[in-house]
Amino acid sequence: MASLQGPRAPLEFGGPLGTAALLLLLPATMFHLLLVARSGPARLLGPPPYLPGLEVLWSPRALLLLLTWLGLQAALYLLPARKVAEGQELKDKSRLCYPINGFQALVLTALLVGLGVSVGLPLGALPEMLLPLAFAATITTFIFSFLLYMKAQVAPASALAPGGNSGNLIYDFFLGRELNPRICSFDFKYFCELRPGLIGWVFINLALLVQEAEQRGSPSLAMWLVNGFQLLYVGDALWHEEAVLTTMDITHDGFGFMLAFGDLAWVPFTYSLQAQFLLYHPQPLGLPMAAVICLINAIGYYIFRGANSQKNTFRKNPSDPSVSGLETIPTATGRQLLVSGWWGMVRHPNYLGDLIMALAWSLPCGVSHLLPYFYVLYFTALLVHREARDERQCLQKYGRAWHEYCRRVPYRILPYIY
Ligand SMILES: NC(=O)C1=CN([C@@H]2O[C@H](COP(=O)(O)OP(=O)(O)OC[C@H]3O[C@@H](n4cnc5c(N)ncnc54)[C@H](OP(=O)(O)O)[C@@H]3O)[C@@H](O)[C@H]2O)C=CC1
Ligand SMILES: CC(C)=CCC[C@@H](C)[C@H]1CC=C2C3=C(CC[C@@]21C)[C@@]1(C)CC[C@H](O)C(C)(C)[C@@H]1CC3
Repeated sequence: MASLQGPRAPLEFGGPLGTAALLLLLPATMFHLLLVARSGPARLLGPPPYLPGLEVLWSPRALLLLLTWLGLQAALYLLPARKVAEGQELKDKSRLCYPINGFQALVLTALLVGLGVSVGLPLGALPEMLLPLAFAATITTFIFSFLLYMKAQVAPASALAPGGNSGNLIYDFFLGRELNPRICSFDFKYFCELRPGLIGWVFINLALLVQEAEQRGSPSLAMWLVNGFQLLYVGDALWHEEAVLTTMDITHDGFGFMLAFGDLAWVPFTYSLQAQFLLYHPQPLGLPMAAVICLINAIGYYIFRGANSQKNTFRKNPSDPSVSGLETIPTATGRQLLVSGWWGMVRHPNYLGDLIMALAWSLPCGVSHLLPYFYVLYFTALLVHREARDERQCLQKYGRAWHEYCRRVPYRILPYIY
């Protein structure tokens, strides 16, 4: 099939071969982590304790639970929103509208789960269902991505993403062809990015905490910290939901297997790894160490939120008093680049804050195992790669002004180091 994207569009993620490998590697890694977390030695780099058969992985009950969860989140998405936000301008100069009711969905889900628990819903039984749930989520995302691929076949050219339309089936299936696949006003990518997986992650964490309390009388301090930090992260993402509309996932990437699997399977089942590890490998944690870890998380959050809010405010209204005094570089597009404040420190201060928080989420698990540090290692690789992708896109967008920005702010993520 002929290439549908420009002849100069570079292939990402190692092209068709790399994406074919990732199609297998990502689910395999997720199952490896789920199996190893509950095994005695919990060795990240060792073989899994056993290879589960279909009788362990397949459960109609798990599939039903997953579909109920997706249905519930979709229903909450469709409820009246406190605000409807406009997305970035599209190729055809139009803008899409998005409901801002993610935080409301989190609160309503908490109320519904609370109600369920009060009438006997066994939340503590969820950890035992993680393997079949992850399997159901994997199958669902393969089918979903296939449907998204088929839907793109009939989408107009203006609706296609800049990448993901190479003409190679595997590559395009992985990256995603359509930028904003929708049925009526229901936006699949926006819905998946922030709702079922992210909210599912905090409820899996909560179920692990409840199960720990059932097994040992009360949740450990380490489990409280991991739950608290990650709830703050998810609550923050939903509170600042509108900011996701300017991320590269929404503005640049198509919606295919990478994001569908990432949002619906990878996030809930691997981002809850620290809580999974703690349930099966309790770790002692004293108050002074807990206080140090809280401080690290607070510093990370301060940088992450400060940097993200500064850029979002500046992009929305450059004359807002909180950003109007900052130094900027003009670009040929009419947009400006911040060159002081957080964005004058490194070119991705928000990644730095996110990475510091990632470390704080793993530290409550002690230093006896590498496994709970998987998130820090994976996230560093993801952000370094993401930074390089963003850098390429910014160079294309801003040309000489971007070179000037790089000259004035030479470090990417970590001052004086990288
Ligand atoms: N937990 C997780 O798994 C993940 C979390 N994240 C987090 O998501 C958040 C969003 O990340 P991401 O979408 O990658 O990227 P950013 O929010 O960093 O956005 C990058 C864009 O910001 C704009 N920009 C860059 N430099 C400047 C500047 N100096 N002044 C003004 N605008 C600038 C450019 O777009 P433009 O000029 O067009 O506005 C650029 O394309 C981050 O906090 C990241 O840590 C990301 C991935 C995974
Ligand atoms: C390995 C793999 C399957 C890759 C897919 C990557 C996705 C898991 C991530 C890509 C960008 C993401 C973002 C968030 C979660 C992870 C994914 C989907 C995010 C929603 C987390 C919360 C943050 O506050 C955020 C809203 C800024 C963030 C946006 C990007």
